Amino acid sequence: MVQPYKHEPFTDFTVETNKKAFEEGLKTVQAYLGQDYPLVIGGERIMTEDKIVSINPANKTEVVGRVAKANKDLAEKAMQAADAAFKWWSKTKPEMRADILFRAAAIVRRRKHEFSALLVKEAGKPWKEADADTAEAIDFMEYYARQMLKLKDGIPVESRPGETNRFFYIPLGVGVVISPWNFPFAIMAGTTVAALVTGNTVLLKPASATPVVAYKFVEVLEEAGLPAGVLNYIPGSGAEVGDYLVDHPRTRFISFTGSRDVGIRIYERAAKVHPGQLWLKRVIAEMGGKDTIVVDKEADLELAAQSIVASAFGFSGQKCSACSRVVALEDVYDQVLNRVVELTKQLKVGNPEEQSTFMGPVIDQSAYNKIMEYIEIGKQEGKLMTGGEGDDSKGFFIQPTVFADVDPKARLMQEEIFGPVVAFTKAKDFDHALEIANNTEYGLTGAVISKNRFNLEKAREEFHVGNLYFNRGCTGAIVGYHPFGGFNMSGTDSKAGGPDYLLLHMQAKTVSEMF
Ligand SMILES: NC(=O)c1ccc[n+]([C@@H]2O[C@H](COP(=O)([O-])OP(=O)(O)OC[C@H]3O[C@@H](n4cnc5c(N)ncnc54)[C@H](O)[C@@H]3O)[C@@H](O)[C@H]2O)c1
Ligand SMILES: N[C@@H](CCC=O)C(=O)O
Repeated sequence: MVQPYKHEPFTDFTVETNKKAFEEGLKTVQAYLGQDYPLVIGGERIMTEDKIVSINPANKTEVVGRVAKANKDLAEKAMQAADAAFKWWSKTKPEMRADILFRAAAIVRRRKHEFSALLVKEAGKPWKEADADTAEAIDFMEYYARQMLKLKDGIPVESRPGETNRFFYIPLGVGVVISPWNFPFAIMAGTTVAALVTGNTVLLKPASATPVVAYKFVEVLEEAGLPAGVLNYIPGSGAEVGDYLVDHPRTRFISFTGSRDVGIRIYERAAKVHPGQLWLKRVIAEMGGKDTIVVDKEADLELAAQSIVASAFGFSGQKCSACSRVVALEDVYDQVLNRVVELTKQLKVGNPEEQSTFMGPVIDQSAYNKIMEYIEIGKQEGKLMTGGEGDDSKGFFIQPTVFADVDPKARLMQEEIFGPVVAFTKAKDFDHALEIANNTEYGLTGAVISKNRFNLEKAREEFHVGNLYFNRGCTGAIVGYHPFGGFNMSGTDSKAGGPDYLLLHMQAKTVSEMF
């Protein structure tokens, strides 16, 4: 009997043994930095001349790993392997597939701090953020395995006398999983195992900034018993390998997490039917956000300020859920703003390998340049209250930055920056605050800090986001507790870590028999 699902607890680093264990994890990872990693196609390890070089964003000279790079020919080889494997993998018992996920979760749990330490090195995550990423990866495996056990026999439907009707789910086919660098373990693993446990085979194209953690996860799944060909690891250029596989007539579905622009491109391309294609491709797209915290006039203002700072600057604001806009009622605006500035000035920015660091670097030079450009725009559009400075001499460090008095229609208030920048605007009343909160093209997360029950209920109805939080920040959804995904240009309205997520990877079949 499987134990009921519970989310993986976060590590308490004030406990000395936990701190030591994490430091050991960092040593383990340090010892394997700079290695070469192959593609994995049909179980075969393939090394290519051309490599993706994964570097530590906190220390540009440190190479985390050199990873083989797939091209169109290798993507085709991987497609053929996945297509062949689908014929028998799709017929395997759901219980067996679930057991592989349970086993993989146990392996990762045993190597938890090593995986988190790898996230520190490869993504620049501070300890706490890395620990949460690894915990979420474990959660996805534990949760989706259980969900599959619930769905494996389908759902009862009515039958009439002399007739038996059955309704059950079958897999789709070959899925292309395209993952982002910002949750390089959790989202990469979650989207991969959701596709696998439902009986599909997978071509995994991880983000080019974080391919090593994905390779390590492929090894875990192999150790857990996943047979060759079921999961194929093919890092490569989004434009080359991504487009080729999105267009491929044997691709049955695409599970994409990333930016709005790439998501739209994939959605459009996937809609075109190519010669030999037997189906309309399904696209699961989790895209960007421009997320708002609304502060009511009747509110715990200290809670508001703490929630804003944690949601805006956790992992340097590089979360689709990050708070990048604050809409405060004019009665409390100055008080909240001043407290946020005060708290922001206390944050420690620096090397994420040090436990005391709150905020590490941003992911790479192009992210650094883009965020610094937005900071310049912010200086035109609002009043710089704190931060605004960057230093890319050793790694890609940007100070947490707060702008005040920004117009709700300004670029800073409308465009996803994906960095440690938050902008404040003033609302005259709660209705006005909700109107501003809803005025972007996204609809991912949002939060309301209020003690007014009527206003909370109004927000429940009218604040149009996929994940709405009351009296807390707008980041940190937990698998199985806060199913995650947004509306409008934030994606295809799917909910990762939710009870209906696996259904997106299957098709329902009805069989009716007369006696
Ligand atoms: N909604 C969510 O759940 C969620 C979660 C995490 C990140 N995100 C979003 O992801 C973005 C940050 O991640 P990113 O910078 O890795 O995004 P990105 O769109 O640049 O890249 C995501 C993935 O798409 C690949 N890709 C690029 N071009 C492609 C193409 N033409 N065809 C196929 N694949 C292609 C990339 O190589 C990468 O693996 C932000 O916008 C963030 O909001 C959303
Ligand atoms: N699920 C994460 C965000 C994922 C996107 O970056 C959160 O809830 O903060």
